[in-house]
Amino acid sequence: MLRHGEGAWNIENRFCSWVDQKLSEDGLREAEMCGKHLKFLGFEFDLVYTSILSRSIQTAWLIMQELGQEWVPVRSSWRLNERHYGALIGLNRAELALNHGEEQVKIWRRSYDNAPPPIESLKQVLERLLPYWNEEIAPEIKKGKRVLISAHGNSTRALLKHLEGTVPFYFYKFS
Ligand SMILES: O=C(O)[C@@H](COP(=O)(O)O)OP(=O)(O)O
Repeated sequence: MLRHGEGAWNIENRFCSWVDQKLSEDGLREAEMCGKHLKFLGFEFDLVYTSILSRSIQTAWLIMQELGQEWVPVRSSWRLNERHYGALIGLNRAELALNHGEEQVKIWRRSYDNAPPPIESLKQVLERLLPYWNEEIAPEIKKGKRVLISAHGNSTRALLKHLEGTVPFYFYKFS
């Protein structure tokens, strides 16, 4: 499971969320480097899952190209999309912190079930992601399929919370 490479709005420190941004030059390189690294480690996949956002799909393609496994089926679902940041989409995080304080912005970005309406909380991300995990991805893993999930900071964070069974201590601390 991985997060996509850097997108254009990541460089500008703006909330990207469901806006379809392509990978930046650095993002393309990051995805290629990730593919090279996985190849070096001997990874092989049977199935690839992505969100329906370009940055996650492009990342998966570049990785599979580096691995020389372009034939592997890619399945895309909106349920793996980034958290919907609602009214915050497009805003600059540093400017938001000047108006609302660093701590408040951090709480909005990293708490599990706390988000100003109408923004999706991490808990809600997990609720809309879980049906896809339970009905589509987990059964394939149980059948022995080797699965790559190329998604987003918060959709992978939500899934990690589900797999760990609790909100890990590093959730709030790290980006
Ligand atoms: O929507 C975005 O800008 C970031 C997450 O934002 P933060 O929760 O890190 O503020 O998503 P990603 O770049 O992983 O797709």
